[in-house]
Amino acid sequence: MPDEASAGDYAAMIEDLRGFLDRLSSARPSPEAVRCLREALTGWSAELDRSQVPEHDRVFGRLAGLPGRGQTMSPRLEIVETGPDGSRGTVRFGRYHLGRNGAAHGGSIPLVFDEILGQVARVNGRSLARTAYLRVDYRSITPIDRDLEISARLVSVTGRKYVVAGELRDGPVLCAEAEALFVELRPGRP
Ligand SMILES: CCCCCCCC/C=C\CCCCCCCC(=O)SCCNC(=O)CCNC(=O)[C@H](O)C(C)(C)COP(=O)(O)OP(=O)(O)OC[C@H]1O[C@@H](n2cnc3c(N)ncnc32)[C@H](O)[C@@H]1OP(=O)(O)O
Repeated sequence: MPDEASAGDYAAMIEDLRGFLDRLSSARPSPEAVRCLREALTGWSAELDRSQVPEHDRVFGRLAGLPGRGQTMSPRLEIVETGPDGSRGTVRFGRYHLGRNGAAHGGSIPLVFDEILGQVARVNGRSLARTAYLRVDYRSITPIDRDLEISARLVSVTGRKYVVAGELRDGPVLCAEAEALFVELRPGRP
């Protein structure tokens, strides 16, 4: 893990990256801008090739406590309250997550549910649990570019099985709800 100071820089860089992806996805850059961007990306890929590490040493997605735990794969999730019975927070789908006609892409919604429901299983579990199933019901379109409320609650624990349910709301509007089963890994299982 990086030290505190560089973790702050890393977190800010991840926020910049989110902003960049939002701008990129809603831009029509000029051919010249595309060429320049490509050149910059190629340069940075070569630089990053020099600091590749094994999974265990990665920073991306491992900064617990940061919004989205320092990754850009799923929409930005900020947990406000967490406990053994559940958790709640806010999530913001950016322009990068646009599906069509102002609605978030249907695949980006399970990503964020897996995150928040998985954290509830993790808080309750004795060891790592994996998602066995994740069911999402889309009740209403999920708007991008504003903070939405998201919550998760522990439904049941049966042996190694944790059932967790969740809701995504835009004020009074229920956008989507989910149910997932997380199964604690047997000892020695990767
Ligand atoms: C240093 C790090 C710091 C990090 C800091 C950051 C903080 C991080 C915090 C938070 C992270 C966010 C959280 C994210 C979470 C994401 C998690 C994922 O997305 S995991 C990837 C996707 N999932 C897979 O790849 C699983 C693939 N499947 C499997 O591996 C197995 O199938 C597994 C483990 C799910 C079950 O396998 P078995 O062999 O252990 O168990 P069996 O015997 O098959 O099942 C156990 C029971 O579960 C039921 N079961 C299993 N699968 C089921 C299903 N699909 N539907 C219904 N029941 C099922 C079975 O019927 C059985 O039930 P009966 O005990 O008989 O009552």
